[in-house]
Amino acid sequence: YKLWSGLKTVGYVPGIRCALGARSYLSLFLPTRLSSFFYNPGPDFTWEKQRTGGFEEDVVSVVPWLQGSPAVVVSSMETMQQVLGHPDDFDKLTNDPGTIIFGTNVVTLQKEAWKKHRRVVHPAFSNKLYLLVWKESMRMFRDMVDTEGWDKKQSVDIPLLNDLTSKFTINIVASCAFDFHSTWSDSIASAGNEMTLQKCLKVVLADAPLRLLAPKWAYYVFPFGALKRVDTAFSTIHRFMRAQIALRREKIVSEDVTSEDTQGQDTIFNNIVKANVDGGKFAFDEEEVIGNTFIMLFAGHETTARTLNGLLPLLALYQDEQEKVYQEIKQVLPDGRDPTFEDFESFAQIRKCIQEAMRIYPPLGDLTREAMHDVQLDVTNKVTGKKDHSVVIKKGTQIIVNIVGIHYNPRHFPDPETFKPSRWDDGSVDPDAFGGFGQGPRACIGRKFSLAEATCFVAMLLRDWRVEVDLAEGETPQQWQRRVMTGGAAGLRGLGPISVRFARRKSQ
Ligand code: HEM
Repeated sequence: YKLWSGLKTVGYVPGIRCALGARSYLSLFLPTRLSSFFYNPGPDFTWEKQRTGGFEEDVVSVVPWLQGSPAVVVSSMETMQQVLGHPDDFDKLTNDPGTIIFGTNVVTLQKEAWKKHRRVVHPAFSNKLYLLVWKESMRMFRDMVDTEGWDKKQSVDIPLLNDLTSKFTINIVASCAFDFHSTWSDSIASAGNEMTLQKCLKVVLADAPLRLLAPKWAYYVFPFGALKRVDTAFSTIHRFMRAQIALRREKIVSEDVTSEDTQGQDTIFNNIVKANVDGGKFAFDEEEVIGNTFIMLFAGHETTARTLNGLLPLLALYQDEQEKVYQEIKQVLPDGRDPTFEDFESFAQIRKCIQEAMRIYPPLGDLTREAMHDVQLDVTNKVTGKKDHSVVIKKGTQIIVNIVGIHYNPRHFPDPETFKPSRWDDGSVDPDAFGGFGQGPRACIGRKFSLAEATCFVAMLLRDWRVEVDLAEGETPQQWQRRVMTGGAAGLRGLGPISVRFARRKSQ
């Protein structure tokens, strides 16, 4: 019966019939390839599908017969635009797991509630913030080089790039968005706590499924290590956030927010807490303050870290592209000086490389929506992209916008496996096929924040160092990529683990 009603819900769109739904919580815990009958799409579903040839059509359905919800997966630019461009038809999920994990927040809310949240946080995303992001990225980069003693070395082995990038990006978002300052050696929120903030956020990401499934009492009854770890991570973050919120509230009430607090009155954090202090039409309650603080810390760092985790190995594998970036850096900084925010626009080559890395390894590989009412969805022809026919999707159906599939669709990106930054300005691609930052009214609010941070990081790094990777004996760059860059930039555990080497440039 479940299968039959699921098929009706998705308008009988052909596709995959499986035991568990594409976003079922249970699917996160069980192996994916039990058998074709018990197939479980799992958390890296869109990546796994892409690596085995992709979906047969631009629009397919995934209908479970055992547990989970039926979903429709769309994998073309045209269908992405239909879904992401029309929030009255397709909005965020009614029961979004992101709300359970983080609390009520701007990323997961629907309709008018979302508008209120966006209105509160939006004013902070200004040039003043991006200038600060640039300055802090430089400060943190220099601090990293000093603390790690790189200045005395000719080459530096980075055994786990993933840890380095996430430490960097968490420090930047904490300092620029929240005024939580730290140095490279003195990690935020470590004092008096069992885990650093970086470690807590890593656990939150890796063990999010446990948080979704385990009832609160389970944490007290079962002595499992994983449950204890999740509980410690969440309670440490909550303790940290509550303490910071109380401090900020005091400052706002006593009108003691000065421009010495980096951005002072304009930080994202100040806006969030002020919405609670001020009350009125756009007031935040306590839970909304926590939810937005938590989501901003999270959304503001892991995505940028994953962008760098995709980009640096690609530049190592494509040394000719890395050389082009180096030549641009030399041209913009002829005297070898540090880059400034005024140079940001001049780093066009770096920006193309970032965009191309995000195309190949999108940090969010799929975006989920829900049909708000019975909706007619146009089905495009996989070869021509023209409308073939329409189907009616029932209210409540999940829609998975398959960003990975769109980014590897040869109709949008010829030779999609190849890292080719020049495609972004040679007229060969439609920029609207890029979904790395989402599209439509719910597109990423932190786009320029992350681009400023990643550009500054890459300019500082490649000015002095060349990035390399170790190929196994007889291994081609493509084989290395297939061996190491597994998982999925978007999956729960991200790409890798990745190790790289930084070799000092001769002119230094
Ligand atoms: C390379 C880095 C980043 C990537 C790839 C990225 C990606 C995305 C994507 C794809 C969405 C849309 C989600 C959807 O449509 O369901 C989104 C939304 C969002 N991002 Fe980012 N993001 C990045 C950096 C940041 C940063 C640095 C911040 C904050 C400091 C941020 C905050 C947000 C917020 C608040 C939303 C929700 C916007 C809304 O619904 O109104 N992101 N991001």
